[in-house]
Amino acid sequence: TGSTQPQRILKAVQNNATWGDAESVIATIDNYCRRKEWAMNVGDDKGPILDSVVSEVSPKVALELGTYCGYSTIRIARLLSPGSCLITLEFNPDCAIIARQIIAWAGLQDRVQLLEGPSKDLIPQMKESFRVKSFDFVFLDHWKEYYLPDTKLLEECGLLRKGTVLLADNVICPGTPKYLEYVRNSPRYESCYFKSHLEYTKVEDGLEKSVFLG
Ligand SMILES: CCCNc1ncnc2c1ncn2[C@@H]1O[C@H](/C=C/CNC(=O)c2cc(-c3ccc(F)cc3)cc(O)c2O)[C@H](C)[C@H]1O
Ligand SMILES: [Mg+2]
Repeated sequence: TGSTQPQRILKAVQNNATWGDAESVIATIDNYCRRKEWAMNVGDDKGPILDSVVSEVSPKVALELGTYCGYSTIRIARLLSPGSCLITLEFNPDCAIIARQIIAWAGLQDRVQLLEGPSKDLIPQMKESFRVKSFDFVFLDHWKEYYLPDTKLLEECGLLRKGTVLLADNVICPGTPKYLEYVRNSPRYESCYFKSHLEYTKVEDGLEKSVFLG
């Protein structure tokens, strides 16, 4: 039986990136996915936009929905100040096991808590089990039809505060029309679109930044 894409990405990292060097892990994954096989990482075109929003927010407590191989997990975690943490949710155990190793290779395991399970089960546990008061930043990059229900769940669980920044990947391609309609028309959000390209391609895609107004 052959290998999986996450396994091949991990191997590329182990063969080419420097242990403990997050930048080299990011560069290795981008080179591999641009030259060898496309993968659904936020990538090196949208990545700098993610970086700039994270740096601007400098979150103490951040959430990522959909870890996959941990590429965006590393992009976010490498920018966090000591004492801050990123909680990332992944329900596929095969992805989780690979992502943990890639996050460790980047030397960022101390700032990242990868929780295995579906967002709809884990989000309601955030306050009691994971002692989260509210999130300063949320990166949405999981199955696209779950962006809206999970955003509403975060609201209902009181996990968003005045000023919480939501950043959503793929709002054009594959597209998240219901989520976009909600954050762009709801009086509780101030939204703006950052035009870019689908990772490793010339196809249009972009990130939607939405500030929760409380
Ligand atoms: C209970 C479910 C919800 N709760 C969940 N709770 C926890 N973890 C969850 C949940 N839902 C999903 N996950 C995990 O997140 C990951 C899934 C990520 C999904 N990402 C895409 O589908 C995409 C597609 C394209 C694309 C563009 C153009 C193309 F032609 C092809 C593909 C580009 C992109 O940048 C993309 O991010 C991971 C595989 C999956 O196990
Ligand atoms: Mg994506």
